[in-house]
Amino acid sequence: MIEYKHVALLGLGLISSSIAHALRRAGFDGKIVGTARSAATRQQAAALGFCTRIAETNREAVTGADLVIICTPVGAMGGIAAEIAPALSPGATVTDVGSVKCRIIEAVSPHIPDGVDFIPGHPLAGTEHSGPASGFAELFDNRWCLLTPLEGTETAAIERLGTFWQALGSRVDTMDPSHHDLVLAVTSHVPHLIAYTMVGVADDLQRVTESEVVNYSAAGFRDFTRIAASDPTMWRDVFLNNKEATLEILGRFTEELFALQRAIRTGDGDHLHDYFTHTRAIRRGIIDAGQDTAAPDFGRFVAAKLPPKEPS
Ligand SMILES: NC(=O)c1ccc[n+]([C@@H]2O[C@H](COP(=O)([O-])OP(=O)(O)OC[C@H]3O[C@@H](n4cnc5c(N)ncnc54)[C@H](O)[C@@H]3O)[C@@H](O)[C@H]2O)c1
Ligand SMILES: O=C(O)C(=O)C[C@]1(C(=O)O)C=C[C@@H](O)C=C1
Repeated sequence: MIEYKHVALLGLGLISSSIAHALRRAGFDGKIVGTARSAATRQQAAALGFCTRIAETNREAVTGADLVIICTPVGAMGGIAAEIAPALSPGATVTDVGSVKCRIIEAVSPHIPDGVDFIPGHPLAGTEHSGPASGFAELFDNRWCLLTPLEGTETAAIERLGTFWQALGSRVDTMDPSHHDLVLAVTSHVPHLIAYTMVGVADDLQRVTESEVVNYSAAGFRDFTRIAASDPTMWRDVFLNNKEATLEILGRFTEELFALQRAIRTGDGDHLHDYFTHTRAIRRGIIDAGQDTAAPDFGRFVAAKLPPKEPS
């Protein structure tokens, strides 16, 4: 059962509008107060009708709220925390949905007043679309929501937030923030960077050869173009704020790529065959373990393989 009565959604886009739709679907009868920076977005959200009320400012939206969810790009979150701090109600929970965790904790937690809990969160669910019209109630169904609570946070507050995400359809787990950032670098951030790069390469090639690279693209490349259509502000902020983990995984990726490049150049078919046999076994292992093909389960697989990172 959802224990909150007044939910503030800061930033009206894909994730916040999906939260609002999923709340309605769950039968939530409390207040949902949303806000966004631009008057145009606030008007668009008001017309879509998923909020009880649209506030003019972040501070106005959090006044009286017992749950505040920061749903903006990662780079804006510290400034928003500073802005809302004086208006937060004692006993309220502040959370976020950002795709990275350590930098958000550094930026937000210094502003959170005593008597308010800050419990960082990340629903592992999304699409390449953005804005208030892109949300839908089913987005979080059967997807993981990872909470990365700070030391000393009361268990009851963490459980309350976990129950909230379960009511939206999610499976909930907790994780150390720096481990989260490393796992997500493998399962989401570097794959996005690769997709962005591959689409850029194909575009370049098409311009050079005037061939029909994009028109005749096969399914794999089409998936890359879907991912590469994701919001540029969101992804700029992800890479700037998960720099260390992204560079570490990118380094490992490059080493493997060079080894495969060398095998192709030298005609080392055994290396290629062994490598592809190994990766196929990984995929089959995930399916045999009874986990479906959704990204969050792959995330669990990667999380189990990576050593926990020391908090920085
Ligand atoms: N899109 C995904 O696939 C996905 C999945 C999981 C988590 N996330 C995370 O969720 C967050 C939101 O992503 P989204 O996809 O909903 O983005 P979105 O672009 O659809 O929505 C973000 C909204 O925040 C608003 N905004 C920006 N700065 C603001 C500010 N200072 N004050 C108030 N509003 C502001 C924007 O105008 C926009 O309306 C990001 O931190 C992202 O990392 C995204
Ligand atoms: O499905 C997609 O389009 C996504 O990119 C969603 C996705 C992901 O990489 O899985 C993207 C970023 C998030 O922080 C969580 C989920």
